[in-house]
Amino acid sequence: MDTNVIIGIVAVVAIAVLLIAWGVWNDRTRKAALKRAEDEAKARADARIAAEKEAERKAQAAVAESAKAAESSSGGSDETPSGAARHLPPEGKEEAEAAQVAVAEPAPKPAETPETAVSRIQRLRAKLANSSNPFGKALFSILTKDNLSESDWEDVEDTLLLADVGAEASEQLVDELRKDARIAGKADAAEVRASLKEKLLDLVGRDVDRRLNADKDGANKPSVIIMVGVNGTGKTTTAGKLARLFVAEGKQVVMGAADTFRAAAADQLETWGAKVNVPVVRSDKDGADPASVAFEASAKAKEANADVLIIDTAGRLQNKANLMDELGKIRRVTEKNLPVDEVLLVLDATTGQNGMTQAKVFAEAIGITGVVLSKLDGSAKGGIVISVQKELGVPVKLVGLGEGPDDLAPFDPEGFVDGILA
Ligand SMILES: Nc1nc2c(ncn2[C@@H]2O[C@H](COP(=O)(O)OP(=O)(O)OP(=O)(O)O)[C@@H](O)[C@H]2O)c(=O)[nH]1
Repeated sequence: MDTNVIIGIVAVVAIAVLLIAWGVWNDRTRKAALKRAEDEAKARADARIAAEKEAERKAQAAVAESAKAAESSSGGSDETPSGAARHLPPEGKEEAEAAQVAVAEPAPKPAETPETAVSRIQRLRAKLANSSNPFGKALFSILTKDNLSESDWEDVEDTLLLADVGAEASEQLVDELRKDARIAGKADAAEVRASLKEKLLDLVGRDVDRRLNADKDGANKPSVIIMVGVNGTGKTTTAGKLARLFVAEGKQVVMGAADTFRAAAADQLETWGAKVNVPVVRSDKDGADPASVAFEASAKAKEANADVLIIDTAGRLQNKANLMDELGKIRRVTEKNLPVDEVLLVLDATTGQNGMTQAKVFAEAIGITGVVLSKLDGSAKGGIVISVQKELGVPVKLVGLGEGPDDLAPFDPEGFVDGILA
């Protein structure tokens, strides 16, 4: 074979071997690089998971610590949920608070200016007069008849009972009306009306102090109001409307969404707050401890030197013992920061006497200082104003007269009686 051919074949074989060797080396290097990248990514993921676990462990420890501290600070019966979190090392505290409670700061400028007290009262007086509270008119039409018979007097009593005036008050009113010469003597309609108005005003209570404690001279600053009541009565709505009333008076308000049972309640309160530039302290976790929110809200209101703190609570409690536990804890924990000035029971006027039994349970569970009668606009049972005061021994301080943001008014006995007799 020609030498040149042999050299050519050797050269081709050598090149082929070199190419194969380069390919193998290249492949190994690429695989090694891939493996390295994979290892690095895995190490990063492991580190992240470990960090997350550590953060979670710290948050749980902080929550557990807070519960323990609350127990011990109250001698075994009292609680300071997030208060304990305040004493933790900084990172534990932050994690516990982030997990539990947040403050929804509204936009810096109020989006709405609430209606002034004067125009609100005028408008709501007219609304009350036009509302479905026909028992005054029904009474009036019976009492202006000539020669009232026994059955007429029975109709008077039935009318009062139907309007939820309550048995005791109805009997008392009928007795007084029967003795009234202006009625018994068949005087004119104006006299009957005047007499009826007087007696109804006596029953409603004309000289009762119905001011909110936050509005009294020398009120605490911040003044704390806790809203309680059965679910659906209008607590959250009333808390929002009440915040507007205070804002309209130039007061600085903070709200606490301690209704952690219904997640939407905190959103609802935040919406009310955002409209009038009121911050809302809430929990990001469904079913979080309501007392924890109440504690943070009271701490926030104190720190901000607010005029009023309004705390909304849940009403969905299985039994009296649970109710007492939950509301009692909210109160005790709040009182670690601020005294509680007012507990307002929100009662749905449309439920009438049916709502009274539950109202009594709430009154026993936390002790109430006033009643808000909501939904009076949709109720034919205005007499509940009389029976609720008699049975619970506290005044009706506010009435809800619609779903509108400014449809809450201080209860005005004259306006109410004029409304039912109009
Ligand atoms: N007509 C009328 N409706 C009202 C009044 N007050 C509240 N409502 C309505 O009643 C419904 C229930 O009100 P909420 O404020 O959610 O009741 P709640 O007691 O907070 O309910 P829970 O959070 O479930 O305990 C809402 O549709 C309100 O708009 C009122 O004075 N008049």
